[in-house]
Amino acid sequence: MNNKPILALDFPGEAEVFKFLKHFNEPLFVKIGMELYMQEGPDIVRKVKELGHDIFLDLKLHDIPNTVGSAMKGLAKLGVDLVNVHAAGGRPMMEAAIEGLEAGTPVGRERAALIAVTQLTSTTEEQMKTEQKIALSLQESVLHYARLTQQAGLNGVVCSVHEAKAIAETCGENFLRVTPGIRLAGGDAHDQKRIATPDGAKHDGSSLIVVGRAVTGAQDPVAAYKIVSELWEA
Ligand SMILES: O=C(O)c1cc(=O)[nH]c(=O)n1[C@@H]1O[C@H](COP(=O)(O)O)[C@@H](O)[C@H]1O
Repeated sequence: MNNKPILALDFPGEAEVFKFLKHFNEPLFVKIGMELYMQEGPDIVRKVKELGHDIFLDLKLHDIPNTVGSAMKGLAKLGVDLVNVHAAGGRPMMEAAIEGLEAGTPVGRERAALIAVTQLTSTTEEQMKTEQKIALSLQESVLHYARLTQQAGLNGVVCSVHEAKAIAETCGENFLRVTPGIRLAGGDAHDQKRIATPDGAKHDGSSLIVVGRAVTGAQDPVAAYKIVSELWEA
């Protein structure tokens, strides 16, 4: 697994994905999420992998332990590098996810890293308090989920850049902080609420950044990706 910015391939289908990837002539770290997977299924994972890219399969599993464990066992066969669940699914669910992932990983192949979503980057503290009825601050809620995720034996969490440093201090540097909600300075936030720039993410303790529309929606995606990469690697 490389540490390049993870490019979210949020496209409606395979044709758009390959048209987009054609512009890049280097191995990337890409994310296949619900939008693409719901249309193309596991085949898209195999095809993107054949191009030599590292893959984060972002399906955010959240169900009873037995269902998530069995689903993970199947996903493990796809040979992706990173997968996720929702921490709100609970510790037994996360433990079942690891068990499934280990059981399904072919012998001799390294199992995918498993991370858990804490509070989505599209969620505000006010929304969390009124809709989820969580009385903690957003930072405390994210930290709570990070601790729970670590106790369950996962490799890290998805959080916003704003919580990354506190998680590193609480759970250690090796516990991954994967942060979406990345925008270039002055860029449109769209539906994201807890955003940061690539250089801000680097400074504030992200392990990996996820970037979608700031690149895929740019007039020149290759140039935008280069700017994001340079800021992230600086
Ligand atoms: O798990 C994720 O990847 C994820 C978690 C989260 O809290 N927020 C979040 O935006 N994401 C994903 O990260 C990507 C962000 O895309 P952009 O907002 O276009 O950069 C999307 O594919 C989201 O599904």
